[in-house]
Amino acid sequence: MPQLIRQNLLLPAPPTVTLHDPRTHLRRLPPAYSNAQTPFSRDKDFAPQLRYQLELPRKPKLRPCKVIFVGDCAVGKTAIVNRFCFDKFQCNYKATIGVDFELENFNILGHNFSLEMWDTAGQERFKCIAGAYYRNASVIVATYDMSKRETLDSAKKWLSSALNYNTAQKPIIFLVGTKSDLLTKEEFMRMERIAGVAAAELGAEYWSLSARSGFKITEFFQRLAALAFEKAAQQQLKTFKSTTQEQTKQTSEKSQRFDLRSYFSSRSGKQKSGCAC
Ligand SMILES: Nc1nc2c(ncn2[C@@H]2O[C@H](COP(=O)(O)OP(=O)(O)OP(=O)(O)O)[C@@H](O)[C@H]2O)c(=O)[nH]1
Repeated sequence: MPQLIRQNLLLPAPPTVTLHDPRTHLRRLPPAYSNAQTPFSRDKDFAPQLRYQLELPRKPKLRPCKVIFVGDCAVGKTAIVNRFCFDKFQCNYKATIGVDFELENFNILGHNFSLEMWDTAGQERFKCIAGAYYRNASVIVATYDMSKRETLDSAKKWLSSALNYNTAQKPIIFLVGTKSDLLTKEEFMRMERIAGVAAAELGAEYWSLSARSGFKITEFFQRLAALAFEKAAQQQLKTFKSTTQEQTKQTSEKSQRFDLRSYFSSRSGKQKSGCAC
């Protein structure tokens, strides 16, 4: 009996199983809402070259990516962020004061990547405060309410104002229609057509969502995170490449300088030895 127990103790420990959250663990590039309504990648996956470079030992360390949500008041900006981050939906409207902030961590192709989500207030009186949070945005989500046509025109204005604070780098732009659950099928299709044209003019990728029903919420945030990750990783790898090229250039210059010095010193040595003769 004691031997049996000892034998049992010698059994190897069962393998530990780590459960990944499928919402935030991405191994492939998620598709666009519609291939006809995106200026970004229509591929079914990340570029093979990017995948290969991300496997190399020198891993890029990616900074959190800033995402800003802009649009009229009560269009549903807070609702889409809350649906994704906490899987909750509130029917009663509570206006955002200034700006709200959420951090969501992803793991994409085995790399940790965070989205800083800045949910700005749509009320006019907070516009001056929210503007201060627009700077250095990598992604801008211009939001409109699909049941209120006029909010689409406002979304274009909000986007243009946000872009004025981000002239140095070109952010990834999304045009997002919310509250799709409030429309009939015909209204929904009509609104999508109108908004699709607007998105093409703005250079934005288009999405229709519903925070109430959860329609396309996860797919949208996964696509957003993946495109932001792809852009950030490509930029980092480009910086690596130019740093490596610069280092190689410096090393070869140094070795050239060294060669010249050794050449002259060997010559002067010869001369000296010549004098001695
Ligand atoms: N039916 C429906 N109602 C929604 C949806 N999303 C948001 N709402 C409602 O719309 C109202 C406004 O939503 P918010 O998310 O607070 O709007 P917001 O754009 O953040 O508003 P501000 O903070 O003022 O900028 C709330 O009463 C929500 O319950 C949706 O998908 N469907």
